[in-house]
Amino acid sequence: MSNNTVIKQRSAESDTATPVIAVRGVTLRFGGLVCLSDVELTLNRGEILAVIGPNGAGKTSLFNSLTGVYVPQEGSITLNSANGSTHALLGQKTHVVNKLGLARTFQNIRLFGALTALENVKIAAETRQRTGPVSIMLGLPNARRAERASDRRAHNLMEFVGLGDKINELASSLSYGDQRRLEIARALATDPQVLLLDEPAAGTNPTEKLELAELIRHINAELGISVLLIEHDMRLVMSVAHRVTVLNFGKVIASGTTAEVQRDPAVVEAYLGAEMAAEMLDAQAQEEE
Ligand SMILES: Nc1ncnc2c1ncn2[C@@H]1O[C@H](COP(=O)(O)OP(=O)(O)OP(=O)(O)O)[C@@H](O)[C@H]1O
Repeated sequence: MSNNTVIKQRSAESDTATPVIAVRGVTLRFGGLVCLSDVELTLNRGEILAVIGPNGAGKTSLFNSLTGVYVPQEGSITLNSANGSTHALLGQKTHVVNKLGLARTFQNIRLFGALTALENVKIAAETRQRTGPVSIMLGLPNARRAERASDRRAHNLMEFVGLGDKINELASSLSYGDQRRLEIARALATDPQVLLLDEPAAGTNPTEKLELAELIRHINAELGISVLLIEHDMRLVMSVAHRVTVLNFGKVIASGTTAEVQRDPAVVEAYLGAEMAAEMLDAQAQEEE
């Protein structure tokens, strides 16, 4: 069976004009601290949207609000599924959000270090099995079929992210860049419509960053998965994002294409500063070469 059969493709369903995630008027407070203030954000189906902003701007809190870790006091978060159904995500439990089609990676890698790379992915793939615990315990044919399907799916995903030769290595023994890829494979194993990547390039070297950019583009183009990307590395943002939303002190201060955002005076003055603006221009110049 080819990778394409096991790793479900959604590219045919991609439609950049349809919101897959709509965040409307979201406000999140911790006591007196307003962490997100009236945030509006739209991720269109088939799109890669980067969320950038300085440290403490609220980027991870936004991801936590999308995935049910935090429950904002105001606003709404809606998932428009590929099958036409609509789901209110705000206040849903994290496993429910995942089942509905959102998967994420974390800023601080969270793998099972004592398990092999393949086992990490298989565990995630098994969350999509419909086989009950009794069938599994009794080793019934449907349980064995499901087990084989998870195994195949995990193998294919390991190949897809470029870790096909590392399936039996302990997750903790992999390089930082490989651990980041493994986290992505694990998220993909839950068959998401939307992938949330929280600083996937953190701690990686320049070669790994280039490979990561390519992987993100493949996930988007080949699997048809919409991607929300938090990233500080402007070169990576410029090379993969279709649009960018900028957060500063919990507020959206700009949204648009990478070219629009880097020209936006609010971004340049209030957030980027001359140094960051130069970095973005430099990244774009390199992209154009
Ligand atoms: N559980 C919490 N309790 C209290 N304050 C919190 C909590 N989570 C986040 N915050 C605060 O919310 C603000 C935004 O934090 P957040 O981690 O979302 O920012 P960020 O943009 O992801 O930053 P970084 O780029 O450094 O990861 C910070 O002031 C942070 O201290």
